[in-house]
Amino acid sequence: MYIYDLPYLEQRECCNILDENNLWVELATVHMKFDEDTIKVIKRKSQSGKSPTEFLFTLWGNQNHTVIELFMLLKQMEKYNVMEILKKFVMPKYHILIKPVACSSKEIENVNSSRHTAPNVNLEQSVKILNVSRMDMNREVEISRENNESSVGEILNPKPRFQPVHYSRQTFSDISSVVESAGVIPQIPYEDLQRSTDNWNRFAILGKGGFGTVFKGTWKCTEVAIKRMEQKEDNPESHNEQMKQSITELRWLNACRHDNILPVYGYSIDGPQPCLVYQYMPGGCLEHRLRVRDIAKVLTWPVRQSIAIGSARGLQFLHTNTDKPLIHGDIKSANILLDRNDIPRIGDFGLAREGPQSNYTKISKIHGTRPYLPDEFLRGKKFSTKVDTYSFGVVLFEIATGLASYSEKRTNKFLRDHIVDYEGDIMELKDPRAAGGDVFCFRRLIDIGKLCVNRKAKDRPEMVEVFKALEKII
Ligand SMILES: Nc1ncnc2c1ncn2[C@@H]1O[C@H](COP(=O)(O)OP(=O)(O)OP(=O)(O)O)[C@@H](O)[C@H]1O
Repeated sequence: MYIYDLPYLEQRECCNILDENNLWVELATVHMKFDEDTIKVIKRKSQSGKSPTEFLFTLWGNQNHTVIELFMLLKQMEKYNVMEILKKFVMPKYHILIKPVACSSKEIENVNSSRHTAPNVNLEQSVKILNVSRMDMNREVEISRENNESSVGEILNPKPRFQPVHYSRQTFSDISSVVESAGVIPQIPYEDLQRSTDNWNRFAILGKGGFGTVFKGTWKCTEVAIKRMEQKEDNPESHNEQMKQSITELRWLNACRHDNILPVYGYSIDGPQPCLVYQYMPGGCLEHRLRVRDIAKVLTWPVRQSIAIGSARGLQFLHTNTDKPLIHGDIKSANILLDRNDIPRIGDFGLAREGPQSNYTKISKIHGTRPYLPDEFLRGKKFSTKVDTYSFGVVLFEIATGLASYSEKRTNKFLRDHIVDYEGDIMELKDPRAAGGDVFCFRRLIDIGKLCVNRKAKDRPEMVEVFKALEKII
């Protein structure tokens, strides 16, 4: 559960405690590592009577941090009363951390000594969780040829998040392929982007992905979203992969212009970090929109339907626009962005590649996001338009139910299995918060989704058929 998903009442209670005696300052500086300038801004904001902790939570939450991470930080601060409030949002195995007084040193010893045998909580585990981002939980599968089978399990395990390190200018200046791939897309001076984001101001952060941070900026009197790539660790392989994907993204975004595809405005390679500049999407990503807390912002059924149709339109365009279909390879709700009218735009083309007209092509490396990937791709490395169809089916399930594509809390952790194997009345899974629709829309989204996630690729429809079926709902 993300920080921004915390229910209002519980968040309020935590804020009240942490506001007192400025406890939030220790949390922000020592544990969340915010700098002095940020603390000053928070203090200034709170002068108008607002809770500084609430503001801190918003900032930190925007970086996709989770409740369990906060829980661990509070443990370090020994703020057990706040942990009590958050207890119901973290897995029971972590509850033991709240009771240091009742828990004797012997008990703690026992917990730690049982780490090899019991899947219970231990402090080492807890620390690891602190370093895990949502993206690592839920994305970036990379399985090498050698360890294909065993890695399928591995990819569910979170990878640590690393501190960003700056690139050297040299690394990028000699990547002529960037310029080549960009085609007519203009190169933008890094300094312009720095200015447009008020020197990469924390408050301009829109979100974080596997490869970097996305900032909101104003460039040439136009609102833009700037993805600033941050190198993970001193890891040349990850760096190369990052560059490869950026070049791929530029190449395809340059080639594909469509109402349902995210427009790219430019790129920058003359600064310490390369950047991609996109049209700003005020509606944010579909994944977040499906989980908003503010009931006024919950997507209605007609809007959900039009998002499903628009995304299918964009995807079938990619598959049919040229002789060889362009397969996106990473379709998921996080990669569908919404404009101010909630029109969906498919983004993140870093894993896109051309595929065969029919049948499949064998690839050497698997990338993508596990809950959205079919078996023939994960195990057999078979890449085809039907991989996108499968991923899109999972997105339809998310739209219909508002549930996450992957959740530890469900018996069937993957949403695909949760829906397909559901034994009760499927209507129980209808997102109860969505208004303005009838049962028919929910059922059709589920039925079409089920066709898309068929185990056998050949039994899945092409995206153009999916689009037509969705249009018929209206
Ligand atoms: N054009 C945009 N307009 C508005 N917000 C955006 C835009 N592009 C990205 N964002 C925000 O930034 C967040 C991070 O985007 P990014 O593409 O880096 O990561 P992701 O797709 O969520 O994850 P990953 O790239 O690791 O798969 C998104 O979730 C979204 O909230």
